[in-house]
Amino acid sequence: MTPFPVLRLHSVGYSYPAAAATAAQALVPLDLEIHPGEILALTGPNGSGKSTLLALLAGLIRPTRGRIERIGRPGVALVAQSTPVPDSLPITAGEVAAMGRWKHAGLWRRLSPADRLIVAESLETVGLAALRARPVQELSGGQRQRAFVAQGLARQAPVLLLDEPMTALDTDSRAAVVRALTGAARAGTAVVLVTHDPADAAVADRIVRLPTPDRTPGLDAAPRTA
Ligand SMILES: Nc1ncnc2c1ncn2[C@@H]1O[C@H](COP(=O)(O)OP(=O)(O)OP(=O)(O)O)[C@@H](O)[C@H]1O
Repeated sequence: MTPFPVLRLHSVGYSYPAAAATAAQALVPLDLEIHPGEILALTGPNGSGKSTLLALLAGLIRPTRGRIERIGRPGVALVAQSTPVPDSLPITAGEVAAMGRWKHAGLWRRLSPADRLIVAESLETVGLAALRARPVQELSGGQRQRAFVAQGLARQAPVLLLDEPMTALDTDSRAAVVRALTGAARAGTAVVLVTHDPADAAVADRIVRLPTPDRTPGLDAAPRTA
């Protein structure tokens, strides 16, 4: 773990607008540093704010309390818990993974040979190379999940966030994803994964457990340091 974090959270808390009237906190203020090359597991009971924290780290929502310091303005890839794909969208596993390179591919999203290689490697890493031409609608839940992990890997972002990436995976698929995450961390990526499974958390270098937020109206908890 390098001494220099890529993300630093200063008393970051969040309340959803819908909960503003009750002052319920989705995420109790948290101090946290996230370092390149580490795998950090976020655990905690249902409703403790794990997905909310990932959304904050991804920049999808802004803290309602505290601030997130983005050292070097790192790119962030988010693999959500379940990514809906409309049945009307005829998209293959390979195309799902290729979306991870769109940012690099210009207006017409034409991938360079180097981008295509990265996509192929990402699919290979999660054990989906043989299914790359299969429509997503024809994939099992676990195969679909791995296609989105491949997309996240293909982004090659300095920060990779994953919401329960191993849930519903069989032993071999889980091992493939663990290898992929370990490899990404070894290459210097800061990997943050949400999990309920102690076995999945055990692959992490560090575990941060979020407590159930105190939902007492008006209560403003003191920051915790993780
Ligand atoms: N869009 C939303 N609007 C209002 N409240 C929300 C919204 N999304 C989540 N919450 C609330 O915020 C709190 C934290 O939710 P979050 O999904 O981050 O928890 P979690 O730890 O990821 O839960 P789980 O383990 O069940 O996936 C919960 O009390 C939830 O009800």
